[in-house]
Amino acid sequence: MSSTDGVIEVAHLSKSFGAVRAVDDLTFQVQPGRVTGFLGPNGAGKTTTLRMLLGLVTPTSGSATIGGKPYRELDKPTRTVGAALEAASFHPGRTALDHLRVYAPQAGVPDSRASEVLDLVGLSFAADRRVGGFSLGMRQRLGLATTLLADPPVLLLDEPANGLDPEGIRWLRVFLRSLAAQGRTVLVSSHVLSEVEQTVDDVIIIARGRLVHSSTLDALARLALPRVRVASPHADGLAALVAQAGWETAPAEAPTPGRVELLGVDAATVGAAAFAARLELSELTPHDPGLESIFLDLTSPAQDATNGVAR
Ligand SMILES: Nc1ncnc2c1ncn2[C@@H]1O[C@H](COP(=O)(O)OP(=O)(O)OP(=O)(O)O)[C@@H](O)[C@H]1O
Repeated sequence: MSSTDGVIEVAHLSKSFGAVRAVDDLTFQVQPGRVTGFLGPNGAGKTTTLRMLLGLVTPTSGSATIGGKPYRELDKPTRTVGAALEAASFHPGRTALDHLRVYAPQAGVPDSRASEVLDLVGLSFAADRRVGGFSLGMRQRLGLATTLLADPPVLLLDEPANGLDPEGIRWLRVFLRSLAAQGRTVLVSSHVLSEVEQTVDDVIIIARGRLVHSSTLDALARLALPRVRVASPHADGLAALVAQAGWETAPAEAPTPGRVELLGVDAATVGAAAFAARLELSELTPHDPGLESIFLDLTSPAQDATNGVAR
């Protein structure tokens, strides 16, 4: 195995459709053995990026490779990459097993693999039912089974949690984690962070075709730590109190003397310390932004000028 096996690499990737810049100078890497969330609001450019990775759309510029090669140059593409893009279309008259048997030759696997993958996704009970009568959740599972036919080390899944009920989402979480634990590269797109936050190790967040954040989920969660806004008419006294207590301050876009945002400390502790130091406070506001609000902030148009990328 080479060190690039299973690594997805997108470098300065752009795609314009006429005047629409769907993907704009996007650069990121996705590592094997991890589940990576590819996140962004509707229209951010996720599907277009996945389609470029699969050689279905030609980039305007830049590159998208899997294991160091563009999809079209892979020796055995279907054995390397399994992809489920958007809501897969199924022939409604076919049974689940027949559907998989139709795809088995393309994947280069024997018919017998069809029932194996149905079993993997917990759909054996519906093997002989027509797909036309399947619920959205069952269709999602069948789509996943199709991507697993050739047992590929790399999986690209576009919104696999879409339309699943909480039980289905819990099942998907466990399933994707087990695929990553086997050493596979699992890239999962979603427009809702909360849908995948208990599933992913890493996050790549895009908005309007651009990268706005790339890090581990833990690093993203640190941005969402509970915080306390503190203000005092005595700026020097406040600065001294913060320094003495060793509290961490959140970086401010426009630092203002006499006003700080403290991380990892609660309002009562700050109030007590100010009282002991005889420091007058004009504001003491606890604030718990939560991950979803950090995600919304990162992807809001106002953030274009200020976003950084952390790893
Ligand atoms: N074939 C196409 N022709 C013209 N415009 C396109 C085409 N495909 C995508 N776009 C545009 O590119 C932008 C990005 O779309 P894309 O489907 O990649 O976003 P997305 O992040 O996957 O969104 P969603 O979550 O809604 O699926 C959108 O403005 C979309 O309208």
